[in-house]
Amino acid sequence: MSTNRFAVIVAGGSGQRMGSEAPKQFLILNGKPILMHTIELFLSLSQKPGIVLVLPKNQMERWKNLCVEYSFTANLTLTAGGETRFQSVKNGLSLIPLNNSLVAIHDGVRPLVSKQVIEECYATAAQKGIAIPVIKPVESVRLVEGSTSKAFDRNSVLLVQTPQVFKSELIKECYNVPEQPYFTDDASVVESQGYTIHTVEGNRENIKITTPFDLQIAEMLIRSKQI
Ligand SMILES: Nc1ccn([C@@H]2O[C@H](COP(=O)(O)OP(=O)(O)OP(=O)(O)O)[C@@H](O)[C@H]2O)c(=O)n1
Ligand SMILES: C[C@](O)(CO)[C@H](O)COP(=O)(O)O
Repeated sequence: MSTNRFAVIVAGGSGQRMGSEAPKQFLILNGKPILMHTIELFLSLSQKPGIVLVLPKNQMERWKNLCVEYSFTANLTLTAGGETRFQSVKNGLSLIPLNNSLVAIHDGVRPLVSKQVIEECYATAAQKGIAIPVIKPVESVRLVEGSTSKAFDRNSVLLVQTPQVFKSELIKECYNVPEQPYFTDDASVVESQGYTIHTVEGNRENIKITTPFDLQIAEMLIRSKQI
């Protein structure tokens, strides 16, 4: 039996650090909203996943209007997010089947993940149940110690990206725990229940658009891809 593929694209945040009127996932990147780039990337995979899109409860109308404005007709299942990323993911996962499926959880504001990384995450998760993309830091790292800091071995640090891909029964079960402040991503939720996290090499362009500076970088990167 072949495994079904799904993607939960979380775009339920309000983008405080971007400081824009519209939540950052709706800002224009190279001619269309960031979120449409992200969705189109998943829909361009050879084995297209079923997509659950998580949006802020109060932004459904804005999204519908943008879809009309940009003639965006992708077939998606929409659901409302929650106060935190954890709650938004949990809402999205409630729409994913329990069995025989792989689910990629991806930040809507990471439109520059490569198709190769997405495919490697699905393939590794198919074998091992869990796969997340990571990159090595290219700068030196220091550990904060009170009011000072100390050099820290950068070879023992990895920077974590999305999509984080899991077998559906595993991730749905893991998200049944009470939310904790240290749950900064899906891997931290899964790990808290004793699972080992498997990593694949991410791509450096896969930035999480968080601030106006990130948007400028993303604009340059996406344009250079089209040359
Ligand atoms: N309640 C939330 C919070 C975040 N996210 C999503 O999780 C991803 C990563 O979150 P982040 O970059 O922190 O987005 P925001 O919460 O929107 O930004 P900020 O923290 O600056 O407010 C984003 O695609 C965001 O839309 C979500 O679905 N629901
Ligand atoms: C999930 C994530 O993008 C992995 O790097 C990151 O942890 C999200 O952090 P945020 O504070 O919710 O932006």
